Amino acid sequence: MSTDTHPPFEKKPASARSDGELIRLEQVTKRFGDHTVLDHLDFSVDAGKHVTLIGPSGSGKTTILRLLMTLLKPDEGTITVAGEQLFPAPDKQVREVRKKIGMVFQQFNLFPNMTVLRNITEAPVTVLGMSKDAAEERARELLEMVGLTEHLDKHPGQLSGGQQQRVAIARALAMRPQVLLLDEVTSALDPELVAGVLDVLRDIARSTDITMLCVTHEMNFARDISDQVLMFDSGRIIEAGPPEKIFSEPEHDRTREFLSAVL
Ligand SMILES: Nc1ncnc2c1ncn2[C@@H]1O[C@H](COP(=O)(O)OP(=O)(O)OP(=O)(O)O)[C@@H](O)[C@H]1O
Repeated sequence: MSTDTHPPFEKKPASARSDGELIRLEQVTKRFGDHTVLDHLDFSVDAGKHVTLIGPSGSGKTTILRLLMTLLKPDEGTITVAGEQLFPAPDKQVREVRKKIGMVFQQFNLFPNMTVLRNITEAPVTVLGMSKDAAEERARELLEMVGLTEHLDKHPGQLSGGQQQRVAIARALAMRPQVLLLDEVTSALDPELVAGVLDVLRDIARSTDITMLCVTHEMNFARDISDQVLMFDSGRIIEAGPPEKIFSEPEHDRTREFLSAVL
């Protein structure tokens, strides 16, 4: 699972990982009917940083990832990625900005009729116009990174859930996104398969310069990879800080209650 032999990303020393703001949400509000799920939310993420969203079920964490993925539109506010507006913006601009963002979902959503290799090469070839050879070379590097080189000719149904999720991670990275969104990526896995997926993500967090925005209930993982933890409650960030602060000395009663229930 090491990236030492064929690094698919340019590695940077940790001290050089941040070079300015990559994501900005300003006054973002999202409603479903008369339920306000996000309420005039502001936050930003610097390039190369790993930010984890924690908080009770229904507090709006997944909605933020879905807004960034353009699967949903805000009712109010602006979203900017790498200096370009994602919302509001003309469709052509949305398509371009959207290419900077990759997402891994709770359900792996692989194409069942395609091999593992083709699952990873399909979008780079059809969306980015990459040559088949270049896409396959990169897919092989990524499969090595996620520890699945020997499975490239299999179909998803022949793999365990953990292996399928590692293919989904490789597939997201194949598009060379600047931002990787991770939405409870181990929640659908059998407990014995969780560690393998989290190890791959720890490796990616440690060895690449990709920006990560992560919704997880795995608090040890959050503690390990995060530069910053955002605690959500009812569509607002009620507390934010480095993991050692949030997990060891939370200031807010709701954060303390939440952590005592999940830790
Ligand atoms: N498409 C939708 N239509 C209506 N309500 C929705 C929709 N998507 C989300 N919601 C509601 O929005 C609220 C926030 O959902 P969201 O999935 O963002 O929460 P979450 O913090 O990620 O929770 P969890 O940890 O359970 O995934 C919930 O009350 C949810 O029921």
